[in-house]
This record gives sequence, C-alpha cells and structure tokens, in this order.
Amino acid sequence: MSVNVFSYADSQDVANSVAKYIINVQDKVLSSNSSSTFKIAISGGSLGKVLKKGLIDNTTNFDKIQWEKWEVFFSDERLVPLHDEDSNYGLFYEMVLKNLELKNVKLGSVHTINENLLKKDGSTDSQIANEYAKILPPSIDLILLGCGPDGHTCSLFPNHPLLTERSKLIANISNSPKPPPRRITFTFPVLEAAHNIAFVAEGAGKAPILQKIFSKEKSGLPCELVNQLNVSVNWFVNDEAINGVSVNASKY
Ligand SMILES: O=C1O[C@H](COP(=O)(O)O)[C@@H](O)[C@H](O)[C@H]1O
Repeated sequence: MSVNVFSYADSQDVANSVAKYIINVQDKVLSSNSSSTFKIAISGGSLGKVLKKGLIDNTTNFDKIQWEKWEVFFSDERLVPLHDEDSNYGLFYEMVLKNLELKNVKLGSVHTINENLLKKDGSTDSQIANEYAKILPPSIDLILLGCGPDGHTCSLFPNHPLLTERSKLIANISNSPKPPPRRITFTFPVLEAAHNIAFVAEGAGKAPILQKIFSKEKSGLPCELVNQLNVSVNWFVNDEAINGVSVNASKY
C-alpha cells in the first residue's frame, strides 16, 4: 500500500497537518455505520507535544475532535506507574487529558496498563502484556507512531527478536536499549491489522535514520518494516528531518 511523506519547515505546521489528518480519519470512521467509537493508538516521546500543539492549543482543531467518541490505546508503554515521568500514559495525561479536564471535556475511554499488577522484580510483566492484549479490538482505526534515532518504533527495536513475534499481540520486553528497560509493545500483527498508520518525526537528529529507512537498500529497521505493510502509512515530518532523504515530500 501507499507510503506518503508530508513535510513542513515549521513545527506548528507539522502539528496542524497531523491534527487535520487525525480529524479526517476520525470523521471517516465515525460517519461509517460500522463504528460508534474512534479507536486510536498513541505513542510516547516527542509525539506528546505535537498532539498538544495540534489538538489542544489549536482551538479550531480542538472543536472538531469528537472527544467523547475516542477510544485511546497505547502502542507501547513503559512498565512504570501511570503518573511516572517515563509513562506514555503520563505524557498523554500531561499533554492532552489534563487540558480536557480543565475544559470540562470528557474523553470516551483510555486503555492503560493495569498499574496494580506492576511489581518491582518484573515477575508480572508478561501478565500485564497478556491483559493488555485482551482489551485490543480486532483492528485499530489509526496508530500514531514515533521513529527513534535508531529506527525503533513502538518498543520494537532494531535486530530485536520481537520483530518476528507472530503469536502475541502485545509482548513485554525487559532489555529495552532505551530506558526504562521494562516495557510492553504492540507487535507486528497489531500494526498490520490497523486501518491507518502515521509517523511523526522531527528534527535534524532524525535525518540519518530516515535516510536509511527510505533508502532503496533494505535495512530491516522497524520503521522500514512498517512502511512495507499493506496499510496506508503517512509520515508527517519537518524539512530538517528529511534533509538528504530520497523521498518526494508534499503537503497534506
Ligand atoms: O521510547 C519511545 O520512543 C519512541 C520514539 O520517540 P521520539 O521521542 O524519538 O519520537 C516512541 O514512539 C515510543 O512510544 C517511546 O516509548
């Protein structure tokens, strides 16, 4: 399927076009008779600020979001308490949910890890992953992903055995090369069942890895493997991130 790249000089324009895209997918999903909720998966890292800029600070976009119909999942989660500074839910809370509370707006539902199961020794991590897998729908309408400087996405890292995991929808990892080490993550079966996937990547620091991901030579990097799925994949980047990358970028 198609891989599109949309690039802008300015970060605010990246955030606005990500927001416009989210709203378009949301509207399409909710206007079809088959769905009463919009199922969206969120990542951590730099995506949090982009969502705040595009969906909260931009009040025109804010008003177009049907918040009460959103069902939010996390493409990966760090195995720390939900309000820890490393938690992807915690980041989403700070950037989005807290602002909804201030405006008295209710979000449909947010599917977090079961915090009560967390144990310091990690002995229940696989149980946390299994429980999260049970609440996943057969397919997610839109998965928003980041791209780490090493080409990882979700908590799927380069050359890691989880890249070929087919039997579990959610897997736990205890040796993440990026801290914190204990995490759970979507596996490829969840990504390939999605209706739409979008990456957000910004900054000159991302250019070297994007050059590899979009090179004709296969790298096997996790983000490149996502580009090869039979799913519509859209990249929202700033110009610095695709400096020297062989892609035809356009505007969304
Ligand atoms: O550790 C993580 O990193 C990736 C990429 O983050 P970014 O800050 O480079 O955009 C993120 O997508 C993932 O959810 C997170 O757990």
